[in-house]
Amino acid sequence: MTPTLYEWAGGTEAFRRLIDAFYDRVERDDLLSPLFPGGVTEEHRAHVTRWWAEVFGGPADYTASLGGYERMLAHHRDLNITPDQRRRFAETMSRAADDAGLPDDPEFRAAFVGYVEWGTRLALANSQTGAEVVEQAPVPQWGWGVAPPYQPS
Ligand code: HEM
Repeated sequence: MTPTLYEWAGGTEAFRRLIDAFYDRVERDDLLSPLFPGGVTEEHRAHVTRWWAEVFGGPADYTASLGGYERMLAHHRDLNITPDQRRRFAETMSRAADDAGLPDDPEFRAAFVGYVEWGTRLALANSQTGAEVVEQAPVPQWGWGVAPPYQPS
């Protein structure tokens, strides 16, 4: 059976390393730090870790205990994210994956940046004041897409 991206990455601990590495960079970043005045809290890091773990096939904790898609959406509304901030966010995620020692095989990283590209573009659109948004939806489930790990039959 093909493992989930969550299992391949190394489970919740690996996602926590990723999110810590990401927000450590965000706190030093000229374009992104203004979105988190006073720094990125432990609570925010813990919540976002649970979001990512769920999306990549881990426990559905963000849905079960944190308010699911609707809560995530509410946090992005009216942030008015700019295209430069979105691009920096996406680049910073890739760097954080290296910092955190996530698997760097082509299959995993293709799926990873696919989600980052998709999610950041949605976040930018949903963050614009007056945007028409999808109000309710499940937390997305991301998979390997067209390039799962090769398993000779
Ligand atoms: C793959 C893309 C993204 C994902 C998965 C994501 C995930 C999340 C989640 C789950 C939360 C809520 C945390 C909680 O429950 O407490 C959140 C909040 C937030 N996100 Fe994102 N986000 C993405 C893209 C972005 C982008 C592109 C930006 C800005 C450049 C951004 C800025 C923020 C900010 C500032 C908050 C906190 C807002 C507040 O405290 O009210 N996010 N994000």
